[in-house]
Amino acid sequence: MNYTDNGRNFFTETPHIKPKGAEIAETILLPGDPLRAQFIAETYLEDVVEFNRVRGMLGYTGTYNGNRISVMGTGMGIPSMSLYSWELIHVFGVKNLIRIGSAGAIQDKLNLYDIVFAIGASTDSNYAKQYHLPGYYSITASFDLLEKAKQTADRQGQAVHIGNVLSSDIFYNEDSTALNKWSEMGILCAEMETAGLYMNAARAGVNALSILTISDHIFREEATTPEERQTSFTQMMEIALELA
Ligand SMILES: O=P(O)(O)O[C@H]1O[C@H](CO)[C@@H](O)[C@H]1O
Ligand SMILES: O=c1cc[nH]c(=O)[nH]1
Repeated sequence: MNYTDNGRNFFTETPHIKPKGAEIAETILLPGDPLRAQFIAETYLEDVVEFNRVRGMLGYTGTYNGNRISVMGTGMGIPSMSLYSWELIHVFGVKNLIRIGSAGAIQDKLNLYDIVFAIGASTDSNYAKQYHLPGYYSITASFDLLEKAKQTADRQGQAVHIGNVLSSDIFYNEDSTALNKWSEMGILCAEMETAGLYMNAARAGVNALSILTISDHIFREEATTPEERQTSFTQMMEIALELA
């Protein structure tokens, strides 16, 4: 590909991001749902510009507490997250990538709306195969972002769980025992993107963290609505916005 690495030229376009000169900040929040990105831009940011609407994957840049920050949808699953995060890092020079997602709890101690910081991401994905590593790679968050997020949550009086999550390629799994097995290994919750984001960030030497809100409890069959997932996970958003 013919991109200038980390050029921060916002007139460059990729197959999926076309900023047309609009800035993309070095810190970006990444919800799966582009309408959650729009909600954050409209609710929290000042001086907002839209930098992407290719495929409806809405992206915005604005100011929060005086700091420049962007927010953009990633779509669902590691293929979608990994192509957007790769372009943001390698083409547009983004340095801090913070996923703000929903996740299904697989531990009894978790309840709807609880917040999870993913210190690590286990996965059933083959994404790591491209690196031809002579062993197993441990997929982890950036400690700097994790520490800053924990300090922010403490300051806001917001309790959080910090632990290992599952980034799965499968939402509707034929194997009904799979999540029980991950639960027995102490995995807190299941979602579909964090492992891809963390590997892309590690390979490029930039920072990534996933902050998740429990949208449903997989074993207790409790769930929030699609509208709640779009607009009501504000505690998670308010922690993430402080990381700019
Ligand atoms: O709410 P988002 O960020 O999309 O995250 C979760 O929701 C989607 C599945 O409903 C998957 O993308 C999963 O990771
Ligand atoms: O991937 C996901 C996300 C939310 N809830 C789930 O059960 N799975």
